[in-house]
Amino acid sequence: MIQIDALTKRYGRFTAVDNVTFTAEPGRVTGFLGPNGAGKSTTMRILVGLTDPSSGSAHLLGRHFSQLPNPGREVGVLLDASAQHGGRTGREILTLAARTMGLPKSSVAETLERVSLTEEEAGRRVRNYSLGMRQRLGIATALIGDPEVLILDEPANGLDPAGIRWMRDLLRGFADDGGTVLLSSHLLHEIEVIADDIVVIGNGRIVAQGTKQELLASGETYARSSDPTSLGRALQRAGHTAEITTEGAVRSDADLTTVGQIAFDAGLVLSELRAADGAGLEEMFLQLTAETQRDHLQTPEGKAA
Ligand SMILES: Nc1ncnc2c1ncn2[C@@H]1O[C@H](COP(=O)(O)OP(=O)(O)OP(=O)(O)O)[C@@H](O)[C@H]1O
Repeated sequence: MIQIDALTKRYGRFTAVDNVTFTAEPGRVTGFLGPNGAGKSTTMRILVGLTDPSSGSAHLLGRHFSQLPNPGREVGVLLDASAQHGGRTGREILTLAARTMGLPKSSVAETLERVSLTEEEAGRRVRNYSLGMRQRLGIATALIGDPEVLILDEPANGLDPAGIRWMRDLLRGFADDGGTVLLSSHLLHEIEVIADDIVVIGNGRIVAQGTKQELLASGETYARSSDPTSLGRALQRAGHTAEITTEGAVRSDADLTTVGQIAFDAGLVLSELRAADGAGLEEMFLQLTAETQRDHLQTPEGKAA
């Protein structure tokens, strides 16, 4: 489990991470979303002891990273897949990691297979690897010690669609086995598909967090009735919004119980009553971080929003 509490990092007068608090739970994949420069990497670097915070704390499995007796056996980390030594082969890098952690030699071949790097690829020098191969090797280095926690900064970067699906299945399996996963990404769709919990950060501050379901819920209700006009009027008389959709249903800001009660009181039969679909995580992400976006959002008319 990962606990970040009131974490702040200042560089001179600039605040890169501003009072950030969240947890990543075992058995769940937590997605850390934010535009460039939002503070994701800084938070992750503090978590693994590479950067000191100005204030606040970051704990893994109840301890500071530096207090973990054999960190690689407890926490798998991938911060920068390009940081590996280009002159070494993939197999050499994994062999060194295995030796440092006191793992048997067999763990190298097992992990290579787990990340689908072939024997021939494992024998090539890393400087000749594609970005996707570097990501696989980075994930292999994170996994080799069979840790309980995975911390991955943009792990989908450079992976092709099949690679992204592979990574998604791998992380899902890791969490289903009780592991804790924290991954950052700009790939909103990937986060939407894989994450159970989502933390959205902009300008160093958390702008939204919760379960995927909570964040994707629109807070509105969708109801179908044989007489949508009467239902809409009854809702409006009770002080709620009511919009008749193109398919003849009613969308309202009233909650499910209220819509059901108002329909009942008006003698209207409902054939469908459910939470209305949200606009999707991408829309939410763009809205929440609009102020911090470098590129202003464009309206359909082409004007900056
Ligand atoms: N050593 C440093 N000195 C000064 N400023 C820094 C330093 N490290 C990071 N920053 C600044 O802190 C802010 C947050 O950077 P960070 O790398 O954490 O963002 P990020 O969300 O990971 O972005 P990206 O998605 O682009 O990697 C940026 O404005 C960055 O320029």
